[in-house]
Amino acid sequence: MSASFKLGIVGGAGWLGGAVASTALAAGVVRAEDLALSYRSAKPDRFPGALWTDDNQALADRSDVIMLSVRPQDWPSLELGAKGKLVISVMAGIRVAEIGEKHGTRRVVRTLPNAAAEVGKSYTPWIASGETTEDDRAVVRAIFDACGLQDEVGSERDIDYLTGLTGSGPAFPALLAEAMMRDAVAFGLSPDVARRAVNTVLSGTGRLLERNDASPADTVEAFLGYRGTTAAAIETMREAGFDDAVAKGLAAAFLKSIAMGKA
Ligand SMILES: NC(=O)C1=CN([C@@H]2O[C@H](COP(=O)(O)OP(=O)(O)OC[C@H]3O[C@@H](n4cnc5c(N)ncnc54)[C@H](O)[C@@H]3O)[C@@H](O)[C@H]2O)C=CC1
Ligand SMILES: O=C(O)[C@@H]1CCC=N1
Repeated sequence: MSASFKLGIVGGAGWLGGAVASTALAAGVVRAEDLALSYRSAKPDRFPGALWTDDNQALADRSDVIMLSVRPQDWPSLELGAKGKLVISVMAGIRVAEIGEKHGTRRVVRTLPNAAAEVGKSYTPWIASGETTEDDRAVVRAIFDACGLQDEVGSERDIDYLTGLTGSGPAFPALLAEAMMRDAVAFGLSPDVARRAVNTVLSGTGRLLERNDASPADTVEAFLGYRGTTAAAIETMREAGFDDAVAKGLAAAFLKSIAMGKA
């Protein structure tokens, strides 16, 4: 990878673009003076030293690497020529070939980070077009290693699947936490105590899994082995269709990612 490159983030005022910018700056992957971000309406007051612009073509012209971080439905109306440049998309659904064709480049990388990029804990699968160079791949690895873990995967079908599994992933433990919290409040706990309790369970579990690199099945099995409260809860949740609900949800996300690419 070249020691420094100029990065332009289209939609940098948004959630994911801002998270990637913040993490890449903190890790020293990009310098503030080499970073440009675009916004659509109000100019954000973030990232001192970086350039904010509402002119996407000006952003592209000054950048070596252009990251597309607008919502998929806003992408068709995005006018931006990136002839011969590296374009990195974080958009759900949109295919490598379509991105290259629209922006006039054959160096395209389709990535799918998640919201935990904000705290350097994203999982980011990615796939590159045929004319993407080794230097380009090094840029992608540097940005998304700073954001967490990254893997180059074998097909866009894998990206479509992972869009649900890991791109949407942080929403699923949050969904579980919301259901747990609702139950706790219905039981009579104060919302403050319930929130602290449930959030601590989630962050503690994440730390444990990370430290032990544990297989989730082993963890569940270890709890089941007590034949106590956890087994009573898990077996009841499973009888109520827990595993089936998860599988159906992931299938819906996979189909939605494919459909978004065809829209
Ligand atoms: N938020 C998440 O957890 C994840 C999001 N993604 C993808 O990241 C992309 C961005 O998502 P978010 O950051 O969550 O959405 P967001 O709505 O927070 O950010 C998008 C930003 O793009 C701006 N924008 C739209 N059109 C523009 C234009 N022509 N020029 C300049 N700015 C423009 C919007 O004003 C907004 O600030 C989406 O394509 C989404 O599929 C992928 C994985 C996870
Ligand atoms: O829900 C979405 O469409 C985006 C992509 C993955 C996470 N958020």
